[in-house]
Amino acid sequence: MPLLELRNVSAGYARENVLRDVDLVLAKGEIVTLVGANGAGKSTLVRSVSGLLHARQGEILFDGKPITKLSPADRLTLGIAHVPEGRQIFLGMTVAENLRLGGYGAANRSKENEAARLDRVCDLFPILRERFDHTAGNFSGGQQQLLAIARGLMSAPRVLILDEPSLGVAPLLVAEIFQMIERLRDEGLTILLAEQNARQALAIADRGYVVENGRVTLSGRAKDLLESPEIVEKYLGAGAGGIKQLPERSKPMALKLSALIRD
Ligand SMILES: Nc1ncnc2c1ncn2[C@@H]1O[C@H](COP(=O)(O)OP(=O)(O)OP(=O)(O)O)[C@@H](O)[C@H]1O
Repeated sequence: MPLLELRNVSAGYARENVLRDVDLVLAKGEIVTLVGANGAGKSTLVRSVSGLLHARQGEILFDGKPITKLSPADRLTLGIAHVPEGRQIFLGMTVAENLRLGGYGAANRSKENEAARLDRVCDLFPILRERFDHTAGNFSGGQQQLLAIARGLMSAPRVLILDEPSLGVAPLLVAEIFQMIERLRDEGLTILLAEQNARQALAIADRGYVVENGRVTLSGRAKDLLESPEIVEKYLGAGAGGIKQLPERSKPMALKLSALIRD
């Protein structure tokens, strides 16, 4: 049984439907990426999963149970954490305050208390420990993105939704962020990744869905999508070889995230 399933979902804003008849499955422990152009509907899709936007048609199942009508808070309590596009961290607050706010809903699922979860995310992102009491507004775009991901992890999610984590982040740090996402998956976390940077997203994903004009037009194993002539032409540009451009892992991840992430 998939951990998350969308059946024939449509959603939109005001009178207009943006997302149309979308079917999608996300199995436990995989990275599924949504690729597509600016405005294709990727954010709309992930918002309908976390409940920031309610589906107007269709059904969304989490762990086999319908969540279509649940509030975002209830979905977060079930373990669906959304790291939104643009990060949306609280710039006037400290790192510590941002992280603590991310712990909403974790008490039901995590075996760890807040202090232990804080410790764990700071092990993952050492800069957050170094700047624990600094105001988040002084961070670079990339550092803010790390904080946003860490804040998402504080809720001990079962699914982590990442919307455009590369947006506004310097290229070197983008590579690190993608490596980190891959490592989180390797530690057992299930990830739904909406990303315009199709090459890097598909390089770390297990499967992908191509979203065009609010519809899923193609889906499959990320490896196959990377080699699909249509994807190469539309999303990867010339020279689609050398797919995996991420730096090699420099060291194994010392940290076990298993306590943060419930099976
Ligand atoms: N809050 C909103 N109100 C009205 N229309 C919106 C809103 N958010 C997005 N849209 C529209 O929905 C369509 C899909 O946008 P969406 O943000 O889902 O695309 P996307 O694939 O995530 O692209 P991007 O990477 O630019 O965010 C676009 O036409 C956009 O203008």
